[in-house]
Amino acid sequence: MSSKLIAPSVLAADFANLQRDVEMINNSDADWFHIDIMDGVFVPNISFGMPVLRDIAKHATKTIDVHLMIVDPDRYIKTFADLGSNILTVHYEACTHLHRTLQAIKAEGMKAGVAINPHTNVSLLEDTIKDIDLVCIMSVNPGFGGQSFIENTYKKIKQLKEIIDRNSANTVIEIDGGVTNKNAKQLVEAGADVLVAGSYVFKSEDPIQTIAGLKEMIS
Ligand SMILES: O=C(CO)[C@@H](O)[C@H](O)COP(=O)(O)O
Ligand SMILES: [Co+2]
Repeated sequence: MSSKLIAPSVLAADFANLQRDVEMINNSDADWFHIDIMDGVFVPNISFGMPVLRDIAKHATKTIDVHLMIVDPDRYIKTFADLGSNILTVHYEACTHLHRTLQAIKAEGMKAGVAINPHTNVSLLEDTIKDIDLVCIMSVNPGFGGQSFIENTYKKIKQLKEIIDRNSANTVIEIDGGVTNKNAKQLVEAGADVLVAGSYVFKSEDPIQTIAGLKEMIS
């Protein structure tokens, strides 16, 4: 992927002004909407579910990148396709039959992503990498926005890049958690293609400008 992408995480939006924040992303230099779905079981937090995603999708004019932090995600693949997801990312740690899950996601017309927790070694993706459209390397422990970036992520990006190149795969590398202007450039230099940013965007004074700044930094 030549141009690098920014995906604001809607988890950090103001849910009482959700349409305003969705329109902000539509009107910004952001490339994707990143949507965090948490079930309170796979991660110790519950975010939001189908009705909220349905309403976001009604207004969003950009790619919808759904990050499922739920157990047994196979149960909801069709539902998320019907709700308007373009990319559906499941957690490696939540899938017993990852290969089957990836095929099921693609059969519903979506791109298939796999997220890995900070403790999960990227080498575990070697045998499925050609079937994976996107790997989301978690640079925080999933479950909450606003956490500090884990520095070991740079090493994981480089290792994953080697696996992708060795297998001639077309997999995109996404980094999720603690992304700011302090690490964005270095992440892209290490091999990242998509940066998810939640708090850094939404807690800033001017989110449109913050997104533009991030985008410029990585172009
Ligand atoms: O999936 C997650 C957290 O589990 C992320 O997408 C966060 O929502 C990113 O938020 P910040 O770390 O950028 O605040
Ligand atoms: Co996420």
